[in-house]
Amino acid sequence: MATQTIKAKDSVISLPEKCLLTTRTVLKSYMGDYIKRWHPPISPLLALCCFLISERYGGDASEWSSYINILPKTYTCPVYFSDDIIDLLPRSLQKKATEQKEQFQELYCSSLMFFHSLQPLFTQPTEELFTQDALRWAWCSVNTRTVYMEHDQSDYLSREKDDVYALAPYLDLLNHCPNVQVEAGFNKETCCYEVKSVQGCKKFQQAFINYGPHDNHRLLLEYGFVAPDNPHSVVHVDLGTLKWCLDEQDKQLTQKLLYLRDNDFLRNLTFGMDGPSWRLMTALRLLSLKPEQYTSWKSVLLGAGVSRDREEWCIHNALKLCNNLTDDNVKALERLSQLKQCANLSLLEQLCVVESLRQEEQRILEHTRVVLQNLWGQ
Ligand SMILES: C[S@@+](CC[C@H](N)C(=O)[O-])C[C@H]1O[C@@H](n2cnc3c(N)ncnc32)[C@H](O)[C@@H]1O
Repeated sequence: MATQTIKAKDSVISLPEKCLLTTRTVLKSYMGDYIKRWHPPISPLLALCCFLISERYGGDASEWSSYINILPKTYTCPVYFSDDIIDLLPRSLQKKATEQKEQFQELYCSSLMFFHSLQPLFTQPTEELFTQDALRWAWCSVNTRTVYMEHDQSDYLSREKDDVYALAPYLDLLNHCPNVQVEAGFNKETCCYEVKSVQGCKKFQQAFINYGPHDNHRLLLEYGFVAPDNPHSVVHVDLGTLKWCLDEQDKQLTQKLLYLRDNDFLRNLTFGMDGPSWRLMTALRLLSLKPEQYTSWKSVLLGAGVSRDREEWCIHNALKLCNNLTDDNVKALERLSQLKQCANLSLLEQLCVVESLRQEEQRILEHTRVVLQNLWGQ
């Protein structure tokens, strides 16, 4: 909460470099030599995770205890979801959520030997400390809370991914609002990580920052929440969904799908608040073409119009897709409401996040349907 009015362009927070927890902090710590000795080098992400797990184990003796103590004990990112909950996500998100779980699993399995190498630092066996649960917690702490900060890349850490993470206590208490604009980054002159508000913030209002122009799928995947009225949000139509409206009798169907795929038109097909995206309508236009219109395939993908009856076919099928997605949402929302009745607190939190996502998608689909019905009436 802003305890005083923050004017436009004013600073929201300025955090001195020594408060930032980066891989430099880890490499300078008691864990540094173990990381430096390990081959192949571990990733910057894993270095931060191991440090967090170790510092949490250190309890009040840890220099970072006041920070660790206020970190959430659990998260609502899909890596925490059971398969039953993943099934309740929109189809296009299920794949990414499963990938996230697999990626995490891979990291855990491939890190076991390194965890073991840290044994001299602890009295308790490392298997009891660096558990899958502990790594999941640390992984989500880093993923949901780090700010982007470029710094020198260490030779002791792998370079598969850039080392751009910084855990920023205090600063990481600020929530995201898609409509807020901020200027954020490390200021080399003041040696502080600074966030400046573009629009300002009134006294006693919650001071938000902006994590980036993310849609709700990305917010759920990376941060475990959904922003209501998110202007970046859309409803995705994946290939499985698109197939609901395809004409199996169309002898050119396989060829059309291949053509769409080769031209990168089977990805990023969406419905938004203002109706179907141009990409979705273009894909539908191609799918609508009759056998004798073979010569128009290229021009349709470049934006050429189709005959009135083909355009009507497209609008009709876009409506069909919209209705099918709506039915899918209704079913998922019913199931979520049943599950919520007998859920414990942590499951309830997960169910509520999925429910918010489904409700947001429902809102988008309702707008899309009105747009499509108006087009149909023209
Ligand atoms: C950098 S932390 C922000 C501080 C966090 N709210 C806390 O109290 O620790 C990021 C996390 O905050 C939550 N969060 C941020 N913005 C949110 C929002 N607009 N609505 C709901 N949760 C939000 C999400 O759980 C996200 O993973």
